[in-house]
Amino acid sequence: MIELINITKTYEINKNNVVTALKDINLKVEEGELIVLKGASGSGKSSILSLIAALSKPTSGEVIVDAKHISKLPDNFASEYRRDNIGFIFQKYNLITTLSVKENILLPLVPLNPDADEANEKLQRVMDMFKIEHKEDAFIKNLSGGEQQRVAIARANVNNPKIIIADEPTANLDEKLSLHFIEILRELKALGKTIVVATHDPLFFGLDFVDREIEMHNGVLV
Ligand SMILES: Nc1ncnc2c1ncn2[C@@H]1O[C@H](COP(=O)(O)OP(=O)(O)OP(=O)(O)O)[C@@H](O)[C@H]1O
Repeated sequence: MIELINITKTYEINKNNVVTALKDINLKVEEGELIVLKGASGSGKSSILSLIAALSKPTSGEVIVDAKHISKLPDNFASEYRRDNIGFIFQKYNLITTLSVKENILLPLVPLNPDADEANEKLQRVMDMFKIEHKEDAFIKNLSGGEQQRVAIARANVNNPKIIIADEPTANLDEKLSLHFIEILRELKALGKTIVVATHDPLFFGLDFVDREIEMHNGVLV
């Protein structure tokens, strides 16, 4: 379902300084597969996630998702593709602390302009799934770390995306919350989501429900 073919990604800082973040990467992720991308800081993990999410384009090579050439999409189609297909989980959750739980979860739906009943149905589904409905009107700043985590995961799933992308999801979490996140990941996998996690957290290594661990080093898969 996700295919990266001969991907090279360079960042030109200036004419004399070009960073090669990814070198001739080939990677196939099947539908329903859970992949852990591991490797030191700067090895290229986030660059791969950005390409899958159509947040950036490769310098050369192809990104194909469900037979669509993502790397060739014009920007407006790229954001549509993201909205319809991708759920993001970020390391600091990126929740808006002055909004309520409900408002944060609904944010990805705003550009779709759904009718109120449809939005409410989607909201209830994920609040129930990730057990946060008892806090729907609470402000983020008044939630515990675990509750904030559940809001972030509910928000990533409100569009019912097929693909979940998580970039260092446990980087700021204590061990208890990290283990809780891993249990949620197990649930998402059981729901049939295709999941790519970039992490250097050893808690993710050797998990029975992870299909593949792929190591990156200096922009190549090793
Ligand atoms: N926008 C950018 N401009 C210039 N260089 C960049 C940019 N984004 C990434 N890089 C460089 O590309 C390389 C790969 O970075 P990337 O963020 O993909 O690595 P990473 O493995 O995700 O690192 P981390 O674990 O620290 O997030 C690094 O050398 C980084 O400095």
